[in-house]
Amino acid sequence: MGAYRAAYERSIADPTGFWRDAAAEIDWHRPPQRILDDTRAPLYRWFPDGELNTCHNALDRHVAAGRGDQPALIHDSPVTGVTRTYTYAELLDATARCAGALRRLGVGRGDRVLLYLAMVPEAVVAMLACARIGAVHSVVFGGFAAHELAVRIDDARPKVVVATSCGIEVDRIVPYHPILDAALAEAEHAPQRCVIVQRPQHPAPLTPGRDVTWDDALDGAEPADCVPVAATDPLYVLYTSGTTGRPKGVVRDNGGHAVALRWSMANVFDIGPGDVFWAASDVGWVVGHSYIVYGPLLTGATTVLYEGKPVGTPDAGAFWRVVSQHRVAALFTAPTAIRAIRRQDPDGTRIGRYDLTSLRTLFLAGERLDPDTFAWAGARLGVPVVDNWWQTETGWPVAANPRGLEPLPIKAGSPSVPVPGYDVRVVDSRGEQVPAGVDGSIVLRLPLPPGCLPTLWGDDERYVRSYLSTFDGYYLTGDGGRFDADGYLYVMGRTDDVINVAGHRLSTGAMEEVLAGHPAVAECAVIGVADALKGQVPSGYVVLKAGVDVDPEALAAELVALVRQRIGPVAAFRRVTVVPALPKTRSGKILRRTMRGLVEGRDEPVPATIDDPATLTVFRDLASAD
Ligand SMILES: CCC(=O)SCCNC(=O)CCNC(=O)[C@H](O)C(C)(C)COP(=O)(O)OP(=O)(O)OC[C@H]1O[C@@H](n2cnc3c(N)ncnc32)[C@H](O)[C@@H]1OP(=O)(O)O
Repeated sequence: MGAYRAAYERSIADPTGFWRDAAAEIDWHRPPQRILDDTRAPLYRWFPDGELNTCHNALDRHVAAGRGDQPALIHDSPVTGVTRTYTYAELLDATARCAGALRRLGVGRGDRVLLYLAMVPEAVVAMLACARIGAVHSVVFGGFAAHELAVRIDDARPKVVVATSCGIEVDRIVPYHPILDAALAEAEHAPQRCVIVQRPQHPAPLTPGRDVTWDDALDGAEPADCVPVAATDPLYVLYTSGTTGRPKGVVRDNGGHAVALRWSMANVFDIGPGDVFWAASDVGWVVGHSYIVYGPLLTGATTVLYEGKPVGTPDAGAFWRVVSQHRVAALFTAPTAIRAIRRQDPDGTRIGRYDLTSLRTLFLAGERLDPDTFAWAGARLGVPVVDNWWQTETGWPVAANPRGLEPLPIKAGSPSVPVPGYDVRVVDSRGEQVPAGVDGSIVLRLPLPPGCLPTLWGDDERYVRSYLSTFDGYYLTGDGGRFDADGYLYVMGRTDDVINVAGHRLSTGAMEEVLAGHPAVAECAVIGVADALKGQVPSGYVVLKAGVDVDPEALAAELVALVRQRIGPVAAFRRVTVVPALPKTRSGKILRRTMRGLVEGRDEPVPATIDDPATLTVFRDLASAD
């Protein structure tokens, strides 16, 4: 039996033994005696009596082991022209001072700290500082607008907010401070203080009594030591889009998270101490949490924090320049990034300009990896291209090619096999497992392995309702797909109203809420349609209220601007069409899948339950007009 098969089978047959062994890689203040608490099933908790500190495992233990002079964090920022390396000792020093500063501002164990930051070292420092004192961080992606920030502030109820004065996009500065002001004006909850990282490109005017600069907050702060916390205590809350406009606060605990990420770095990503790992994502996404910050640092590796884009900073060779300059062993990014590079450099000529001999593997995730992009990257880079599939909720790969454990044959279109710990099944609508080759819902048998969400922030009931109630004993991923005869998983996309735009998970429901709020709109639907660059883009369809006389183009422009203002540029919402009616079933359900098929040019069958087949005509016409 191969190493993968042996590990996988053990992880399913003897999960407590498997994860007890994995937990030995982590420093515990109090080693767990119990491995799994199933007394409140379906709410499970890993390592219930263990105590540890995640920041200790990410920093202090490596310094104590003699790695203090090794680079821990490389901030590479082509948008500012700055590259700076922090050793483990330097990152520890900065983090301990930040932790002391937060404590001086009144932050203690269990308090939330909301982080609204660009890709700057202070983001990593603030996350680790929260972990150090047992506070719970909640990072909000900078591409979200004030309303989305306000919703998260009201749910997380942070004691302190840490924000950068601005973000820097390719062609513009995005002032974050006014977005924070607007969010706090909208939110019901008021944090006690806001710590502002002033960037020279656009310093913010501070609000007296509320704001303090990062430098002033840290000035003279007593460095704080690590506080032991329960393994089950929350490390962070990260909001992700659901099917409604209200985001879900995914909770990550300390113990299971540290154990799972450390295991995944070695066994999935084949990364060990001293290796350079680069996840070209954003700290606002789960990839950033797991594989910019925690995974590499828990491993004693060097992580790259890149403040730039795949193209435009300055060109389509940017990724290869970073790999070459920092001797990156593994690059993790989203297929969209590779498509963007390929569009500008179809022959990959810029790849040849750099020494990429350090690069062992390209990992891709965040959206479906189309076989074309897979083939292009593999041929141009000459390294294995490893798709992996997971979610904000799981925190680490559910299906992957376990490069560290045993590299398996790679099949285009598949993220390979279930990762040890995950009992992945494909079921039909009654919850019956379907044979290989048949599509169904992808579900995970409970308990989920360590590192996955134990619940939603402050809402066990919503956690159970959203994920655990469709099929008894299983977690519903919301993705559909199938296994092949070799046990390789093929993930075909969401089965609900969540869409994936350039690797960003977005709720069509949230966009519909914005459109429906316009006085001219009677009803609306937003669907995700295929896009050659971003994978999917949202497309809105609105029906006007009776008697409303507006120019459809002017209305469309207004609605596009509204979504950008309310949700943010990340929504990439650019298309709205006024239609006479939406196709619906007789019971009033909007036929989104049929709409999507028609708009994408497929010859969709007319659903038997449709109320008025004539409503489909306009969608067929839209496809032929494209
Ligand atoms: C496996 C588990 C997971 O799925 S975790 C999620 C994994 N997903 C990812 O890591 C995301 C991957 N995608 C990306 O990194 C980006 O889309 C890449 C490929 C780099 C392209 O970036 P970009 O050219 O900015 O396009 P985009 O579609 O992301 O952006 C749309 C608009 O939003 C803006 N934006 C983006 N980031 C910010 C930010 N931090 N602050 C402010 N604005 C931001 C962009 O400028 C863009 O604006 P505009 O519409 O062009 O004016």
